[in-house]
Amino acid sequence: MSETVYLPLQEARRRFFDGQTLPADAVPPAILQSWQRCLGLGMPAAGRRQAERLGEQTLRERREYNGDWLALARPTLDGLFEGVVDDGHVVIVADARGLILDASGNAAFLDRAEQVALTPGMDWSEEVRGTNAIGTALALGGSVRVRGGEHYLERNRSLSCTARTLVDPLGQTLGVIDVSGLPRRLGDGHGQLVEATVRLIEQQLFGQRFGRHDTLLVHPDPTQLGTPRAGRLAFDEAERLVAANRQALGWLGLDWSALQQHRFADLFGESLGHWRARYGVGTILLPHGGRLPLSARLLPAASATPAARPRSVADREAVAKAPATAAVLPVQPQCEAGLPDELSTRALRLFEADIPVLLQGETGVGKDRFARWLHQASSRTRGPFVAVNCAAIPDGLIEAELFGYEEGAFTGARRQGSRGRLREAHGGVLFLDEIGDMPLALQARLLRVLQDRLVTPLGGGTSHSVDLRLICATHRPLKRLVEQEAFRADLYYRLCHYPLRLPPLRERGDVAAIAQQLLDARGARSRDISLAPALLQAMRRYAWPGNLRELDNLLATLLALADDGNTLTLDHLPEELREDMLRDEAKPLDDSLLEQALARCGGNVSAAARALGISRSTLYRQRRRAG
Ligand SMILES: Nc1ncnc2c1ncn2[C@@H]1O[C@H](COP(=O)(O)OP(=O)(O)OP(=O)(O)O)[C@@H](O)[C@H]1O
Repeated sequence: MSETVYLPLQEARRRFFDGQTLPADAVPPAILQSWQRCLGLGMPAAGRRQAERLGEQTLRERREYNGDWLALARPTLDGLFEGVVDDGHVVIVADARGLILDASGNAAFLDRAEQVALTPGMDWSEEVRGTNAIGTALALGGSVRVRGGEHYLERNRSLSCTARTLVDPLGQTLGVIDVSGLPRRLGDGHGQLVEATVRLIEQQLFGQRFGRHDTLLVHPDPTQLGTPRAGRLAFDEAERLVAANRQALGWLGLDWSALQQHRFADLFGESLGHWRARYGVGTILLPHGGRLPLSARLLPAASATPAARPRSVADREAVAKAPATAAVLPVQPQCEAGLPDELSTRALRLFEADIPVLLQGETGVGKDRFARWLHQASSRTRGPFVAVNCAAIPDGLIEAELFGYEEGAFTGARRQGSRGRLREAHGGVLFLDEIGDMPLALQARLLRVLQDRLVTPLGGGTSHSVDLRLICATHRPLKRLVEQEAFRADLYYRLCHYPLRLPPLRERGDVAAIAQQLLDARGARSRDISLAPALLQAMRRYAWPGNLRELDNLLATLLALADDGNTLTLDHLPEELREDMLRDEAKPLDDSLLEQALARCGGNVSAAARALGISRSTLYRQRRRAG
């Protein structure tokens, strides 16, 4: 697609300020309309008037006022910073009125930015600075790029900037994210980077504020449903639309006034309960609404809120009867931080189809937590969740623990006998952790239970039928154990329909964002405690052998030792860990890790670099080195 050719800028400016009518395509329409607004305000283009810088105290107050979203956005903004700093650009964050809260980036350009007052504490609203990316993005309520002489004020001609507003799930504009640099250096790629950053932060805000609501994801391309590009629509328990993002509203032809006005059925022709019963978490082509063919998928609420699951018995029965794979299209993994949506979706789908779920992954990746989440997000949430750690119970007792026993079955048995864990899980979920450590003899009994759904207690007596769903977890390579005859092949094939691998932390892309979430969950924000960029950088490169457990424990310790208002740096770490982290920082990344990240991000170098927590130039360098 060829770009529109505009008049040479100086000529267009001259004609505009001479009061001549410009040809329709003289300058981009958004710029021309902004010039007209500024002229309407009586603003002189060559004026020298400088707006006042806010005092430190007031600036601090404005940062505090915006503190919630700033803290959430920080790790993502750090990623943007790394993506542009090498090209000589700065990342600017402004509030909803155009006041610059933060500027970070290339030192040489920061000096130049200082000369034109593109610095914290300065007001860059359109009324004060004329046409500029920050103020004009706010005036338009979207994205804009303003290059060189497109700036209304002559003195800003040395800048080129691209900006996008950041909007919360209720439609309130929170602020603006901007990348600025020298006119000839700023390209389309920078605009795309800003857009991607804003989308990611908006997705995080959505998750933080409406993660406990059922959310419908929509996108014309089903492979994008798990990504920040997806449209999002959240519904409350009365199935009323309570939150959305700009993408979803645009595709459905709605605006922010739709919130609280529409119910799920008004938009999609059937109730959310029916939708859930028919499609579960499958991807379908939307039967209603929108101007484009849209694919949609339900993202169940993140925790056991009533909205997360079928509410009535009828709903639940409908779920049970519904084919598990109604009109299901494949869903691609998402590229950025956290567990891929795909993993949760697959697990839930297997679970609801009564297929045993096998979770594999290194110690501390969160297998236990994931199993509990699965129970809570599923139709079995009202049933019990019974966890048994096969490695923690002595061999001689595990059989009794699982199968129960009749009164007096063995020495030491309780007088009244025991129902056993399998029967306790009736109607709910049995979670067998460390299944790779289950004794061989017991494996045969477990297999029989899975086939016959009958439990016979130790010491004989009546068999009891059980209805349970099974989730197993192990950090051991089960397949290899089968080859070594340490695990029964028949049980392996019964359990291992589709093993789900929870990735180690070092492969999970944005360790910094995960660390921030864990910190927030531990109340760091209310104590004004944050992580310094250098510490985040070191965390991204560290191998985290203990995975989430190691990270979470470290953060808990650091928080316990910190004073309110502290910024945590490498100096706060225990010495040994600090040394390990710094050593890892100097190490080049594994080649296969580079290639995997690039493949996951469709060859997009910037996205892969962000996912790995390194700059683009480092990624290029390491690829060259790898040959
Ligand atoms: N989603 C999460 N949010 C916050 N913390 C988490 C999360 N997942 C794991 N953790 C942290 O990691 C710890 C270990 O998690 P979990 O027990 O689920 O891991 P695991 O893979 O089952 O480990 P193991 O194989 O050693 O049993 C948790 O106690 C918690 O501190």
